[in-house]
Amino acid sequence: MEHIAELQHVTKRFGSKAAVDDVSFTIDKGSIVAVLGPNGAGKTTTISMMLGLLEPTSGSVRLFGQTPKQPQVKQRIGAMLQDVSVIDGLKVREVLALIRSYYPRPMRLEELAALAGFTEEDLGKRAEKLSGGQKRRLGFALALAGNPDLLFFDEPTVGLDTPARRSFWEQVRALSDRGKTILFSTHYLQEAEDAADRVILFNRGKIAADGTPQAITAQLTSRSVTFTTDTRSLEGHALMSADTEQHIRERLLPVPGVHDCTCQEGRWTVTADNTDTVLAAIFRYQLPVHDIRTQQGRLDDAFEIMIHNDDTQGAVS
Ligand SMILES: Nc1ncnc2c1ncn2[C@@H]1O[C@H](COP(=O)(O)OP(=O)(O)OP(=O)(O)O)[C@@H](O)[C@H]1O
Repeated sequence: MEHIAELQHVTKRFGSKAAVDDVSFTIDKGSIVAVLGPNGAGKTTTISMMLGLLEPTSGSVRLFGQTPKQPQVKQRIGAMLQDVSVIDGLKVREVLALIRSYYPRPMRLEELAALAGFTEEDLGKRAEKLSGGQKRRLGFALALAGNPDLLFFDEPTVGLDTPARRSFWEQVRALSDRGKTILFSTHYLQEAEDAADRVILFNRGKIAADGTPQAITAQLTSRSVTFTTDTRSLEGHALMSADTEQHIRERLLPVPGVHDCTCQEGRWTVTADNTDTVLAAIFRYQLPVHDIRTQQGRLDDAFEIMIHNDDTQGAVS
């Protein structure tokens, strides 16, 4: 697999503070990578070093095997950063034509317009008159203007409504299918889970987790088994006696890997490392349960757990 980007032991200090602290990773061609992490985790600093806007204090950043500052590298990169600034007085078509003219092999104007969802009418509008959402689409088109191989999107869907967001991710997926590599930062964890092949979680300048959204979730969260219990007998008597509750707890809590066993509004939740062992125990002891479901934690939960663990360990060390 071809490596589009390679960071080796990259550290960036501002004064005595390491904003990025000995970070190494590679990015494969055609992948969609989400960079996640709380405020101040080091995401923007890392992306800025990859874009050649900041120099690492130590370590090396290579894009397409070269330093990001090389003109041949810059021509192969497109970026959509937070604020899309437009040149006052120019029409959308003119802004696109201008930026295309900087590149040796730009994307065709019609293709750009289609990818950004601009109609003929939109192309004739003055760029500063566009709505916030349209400006972001212009930013998207500008990032693509040079027909880049590697794209950076910094929180790309902030301020977009749900249909615009969905269509943005469809375009990103189509770009990845064409072999383009995409790196984006987001605070929407659900979005990373839905859109990315890989998630790199930053915390305190370090990579706290790296893998598919599913792998990270599985690695960091417990799974759970939930079920209800008979509350009425055939004659209509209340069945869910304190004895039954105690019986369930006594049977399930000692099962290896079980963390917790709680009941809320008639539904029990048993959290455990492995849901199969819980199911086996339910059947082995023939517990009087119904409507059994297994659930796995979401990336949001994994993220919270990771940050919490890291901070706790940081406080101890
Ligand atoms: N130019 C700078 N001078 C001094 N400190 C900086 C500078 N840029 C970033 N920092 C510090 O480096 C750390 C990492 O910041 P960075 O912007 O990379 O975080 P981030 O993960 O992008 O956060 P956010 O989600 O808020 O954008 C923070 O503590 C920040 O205050």
